[in-house]
Amino acid sequence: TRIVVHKDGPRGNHFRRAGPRQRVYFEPDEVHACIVTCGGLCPGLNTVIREIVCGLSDMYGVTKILGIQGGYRGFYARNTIDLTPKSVNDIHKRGGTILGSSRGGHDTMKIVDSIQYRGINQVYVIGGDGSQRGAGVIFEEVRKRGLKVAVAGIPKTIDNDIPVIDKSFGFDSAVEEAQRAINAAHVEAGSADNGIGLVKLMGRYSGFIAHYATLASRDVDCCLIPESPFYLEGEGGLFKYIEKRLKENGHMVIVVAEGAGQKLIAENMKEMGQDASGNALLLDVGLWLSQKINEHFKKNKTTINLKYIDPTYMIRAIPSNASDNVYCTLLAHSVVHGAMAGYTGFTVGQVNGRHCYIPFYRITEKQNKVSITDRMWARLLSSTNQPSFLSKQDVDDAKVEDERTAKLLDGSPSNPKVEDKVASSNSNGVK
Ligand SMILES: Nc1ncnc2c1ncn2[C@@H]1O[C@H](COP(=O)(O)OP(=O)(O)O)[C@@H](O)[C@H]1O
Ligand SMILES: O=P(O)(O)OC[C@H]1O[C@](O)(COP(=O)(O)O)[C@@H](O)[C@@H]1O
Repeated sequence: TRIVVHKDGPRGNHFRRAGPRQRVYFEPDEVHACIVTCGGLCPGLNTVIREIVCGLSDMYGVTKILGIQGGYRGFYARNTIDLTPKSVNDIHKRGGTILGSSRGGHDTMKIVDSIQYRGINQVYVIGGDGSQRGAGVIFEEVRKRGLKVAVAGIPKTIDNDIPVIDKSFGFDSAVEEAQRAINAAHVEAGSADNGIGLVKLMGRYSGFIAHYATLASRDVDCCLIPESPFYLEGEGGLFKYIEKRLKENGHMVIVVAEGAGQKLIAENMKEMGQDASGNALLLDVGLWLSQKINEHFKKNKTTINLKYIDPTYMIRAIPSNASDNVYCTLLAHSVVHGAMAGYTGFTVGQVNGRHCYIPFYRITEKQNKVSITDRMWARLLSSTNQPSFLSKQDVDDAKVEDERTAKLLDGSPSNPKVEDKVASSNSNGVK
């Protein structure tokens, strides 16, 4: 593969096989870095900002570090702030991002104009797949203009939907915080006759948070995720399963990822459109499911007590936990070492336990999804005892998709030539 591995430290850096080939070397005193956070929030953003600033400053003596406010549009529409180890000292204890974030507003020309105008020569982008695509476009424009500017990414996704890397920072914190909502749902459901606790968790296209929060909790009777279609009526459907659990246990807990059942809901309601970045706006599966379950039991003249909990933004807004703080620190130091070693056009990430530099396009060509033919999902099914809701056709389709994904991630890159072209464009100190 074209993934590259490095050892910590500027001198110890070594790259195996073909890595990002463009080199942009800097002396520490000529570095003028900037940091931007884009897309949705995620626990750990402030820790990454803090550790990039401290890494640049403490390890390399860099003094000029700017914070770009309010996401990509901040490059051309907002003022910048100076970041120093002192000013970021305590920020990892807070959720969100001290820089602010936004969706949309990626105007490549204006952004690169601003980079040029401000004399910035290292750009650190903390963001999800959309942001990494945006960073890739900035990298291309910088290259076209022959600027001596390094562009590097740190992948952020609470949904854990970025492929190639082992997991994203903030994911563990989100799963941990989700336990509080699940516990509350369990207590409420257990204290009522025919109590049903329904918890909605984040996960637009990938249900990892719901999956791992369910496995961790053991109080969940049913977990619904976008990757596994489900149905309500008839044998093997959700209603029959709820009836069975209430009969056996008197109460139950359901966890639903926000992207689950979207096709099913869309059959009943009109679609919602897109956000400023072009991401599909979702129909609220939690409210819809609550209504459907209530209607079903009313029709059957059975009294139930359904409590719906939506902790999604509360989870996303927490600071990262201890293990995510360590992970954020490693990622931040890794990206700083990469840029200071002269690399550009890459994202950092842990792959099979090793810290790697990954070309932008490698992590944006596919989304990481829960594999419903994998052992982890089987473990969940056996821990909840829920029906799989899957037909043989669904399983076959999922297997084909898994194979396609494996081939895509292990095979040759679909955009292999960008860096080869880059490698031969030596101008303005770009080697
Ligand atoms: N294909 C793209 N090209 C350039 N910029 C993009 C692209 N996709 C998204 N972006 C920009 O990246 C930023 C974050 O994207 P978004 O999808 O909202 O969040 P995330 O990075 O978390 O996936 C936005 O400012 C958006 O305009
Ligand atoms: O309401 P917002 O800010 O648009 O964010 C909602 C979305 O953000 C997420 O938390 C993460 O999405 P991104 O990776 O695109 O930032 C999704 O789970 C969720 O659907």
